[in-house]
Amino acid sequence: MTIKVLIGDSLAPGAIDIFKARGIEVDVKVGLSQPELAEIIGEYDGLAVRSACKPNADVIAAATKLKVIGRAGIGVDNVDIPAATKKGVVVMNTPFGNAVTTAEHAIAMLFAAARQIPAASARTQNGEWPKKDYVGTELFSKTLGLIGAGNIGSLVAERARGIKMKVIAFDPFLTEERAVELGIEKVELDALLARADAITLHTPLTDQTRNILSRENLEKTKKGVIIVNCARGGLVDEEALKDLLDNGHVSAAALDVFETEPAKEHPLFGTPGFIATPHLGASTVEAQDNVAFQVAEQMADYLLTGAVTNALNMPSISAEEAPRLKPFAELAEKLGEFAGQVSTEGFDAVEIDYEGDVCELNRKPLTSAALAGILRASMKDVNMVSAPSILKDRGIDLKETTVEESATYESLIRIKVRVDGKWRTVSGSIVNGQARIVAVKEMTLDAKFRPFILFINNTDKPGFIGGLGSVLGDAGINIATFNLGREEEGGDAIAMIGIDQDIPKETMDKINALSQVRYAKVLRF
Ligand SMILES: NC(=O)c1ccc[n+]([C@@H]2O[C@H](COP(=O)([O-])OP(=O)(O)OC[C@H]3O[C@@H](n4cnc5c(N)ncnc54)[C@H](O)[C@@H]3O)[C@@H](O)[C@H]2O)c1
Ligand SMILES: O=C(O)CC[C@@H](O)C(=O)O
Repeated sequence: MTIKVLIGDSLAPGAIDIFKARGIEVDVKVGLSQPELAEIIGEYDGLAVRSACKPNADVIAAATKLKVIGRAGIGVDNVDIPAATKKGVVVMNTPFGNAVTTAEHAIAMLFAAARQIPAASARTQNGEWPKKDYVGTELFSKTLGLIGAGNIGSLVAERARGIKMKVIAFDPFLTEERAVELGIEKVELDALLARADAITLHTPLTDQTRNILSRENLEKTKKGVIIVNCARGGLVDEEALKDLLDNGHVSAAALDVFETEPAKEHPLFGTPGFIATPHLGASTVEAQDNVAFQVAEQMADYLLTGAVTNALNMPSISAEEAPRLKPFAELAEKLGEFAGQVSTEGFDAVEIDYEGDVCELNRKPLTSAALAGILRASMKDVNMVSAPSILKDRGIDLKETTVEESATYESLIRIKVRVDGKWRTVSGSIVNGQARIVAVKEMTLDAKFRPFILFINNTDKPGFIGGLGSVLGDAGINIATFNLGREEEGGDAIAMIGIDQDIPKETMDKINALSQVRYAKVLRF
């Protein structure tokens, strides 16, 4: 049977050779609109993209044969992953192939901004020789503030230290040990805003990072600050940036990414001190070769052998291990997502306990799945392959234990995450073929995973269920499942309420105001 792949963006040509060498037919169609893509996607088993081709829910719904979408790059904002997951389509990325190139672009933008190279070049070539207009800023001994010190942020830190800048970083998931290893100082966001002479951004776009450089935060920066964003549009308030460039508070800004792309017109264009590139962060020959070759190999492996590498929506499991491992990998990942969502302040240690029959299985993919789940709350694009090395790079301790017998369940997985010296613990099992949460802290219960779970830690006092029911009822939120656990009468207690929709902020405020509630959060699975 013929296997066919569509390359929907400009990928390095070597990718075509890799597919063909492995007996896979390839079509290249760049620049298709979503309806055009939806019309032809039914012919293909695989779709390779960069960032311009956007397989949305309509495209994926029309993709009757599609088994894999491969992203030659890091960010997968252009792919509707929930729709792909629902349809059983694996989404893969190449987490490291363009990191060096993007870090180099950020450094280039920093120099370009500090010395206004693009404007000086344009005017010089215009015959003006405007020597007096371009007195720049030396970067030597200045303070660079990184927002996000993961893969690319760390590479920028190394390079900035090479030019003798002092580097400080705000990243809730950066450990002190990793900061020492990188020779940088971990700080809170307000301290970074107050101290940095230049700020570069290196986070994904998530609910926590959207508008992280808001007007209010930009106004807290040092006068004369330089802002560089080569990560994602939406991290910086572009209108506020324009105002602060106009009034001279921000001396220069360089954006590679924009809230709306392609950005063909923009209020910032033409503003003195402003530099723009058209999402060029990953655009070098080396990076494009790396990501194109890697994505082609990964997609071909999956289509021909079923091996899964760098998947964002599926555990990496070999074809032979799949049937037994898969339900436990899914359980571990979901428990990790639970633990990650209740630990978004940052953590410095993870412990995973395996009890019972699960001990006999290959636990590596299970641990990787759990770590991907834990990290996903703060790193949208983490997957089973990158999660363990990310954890290691950050110096977060990982411990696994096994106990051959489980007291109550055939198999049990317990995940513990240490936040500020205290452990947050969740345990799960497979009951009647289904992943279940069976304990939180030491309190037992039996709750299914659902797309939305309202998780509450409360004191076991009368009136809680009535009060909560009224708040949810008044807000028209339907309760699908209700599970309770407690330490002892009148003591620490938990409630897991499966709900049919997300809860708006005003309703969450009312829930948090109930006298018995200590902590309440909607968890998404
Ligand atoms: N311009 C380009 O062409 C280009 C190329 C490659 C990557 N990127 C983008 O660069 C970004 C960084 O990529 P990466 O590979 O370094 O990702 P990464 O996942 O390795 O690092 C992201 C870092 O952000 C941190 N973070 C998460 N939430 C945070 C928060 N609220 N505040 C501060 N830090 C937070 C994480 O802990 C992590 O350390 C991504 O958005 C990626 O899509 C852009
Ligand atoms: O493909 C590109 O050019 C951009 C890639 C970049 O945004 C990424 O997230 O990897």
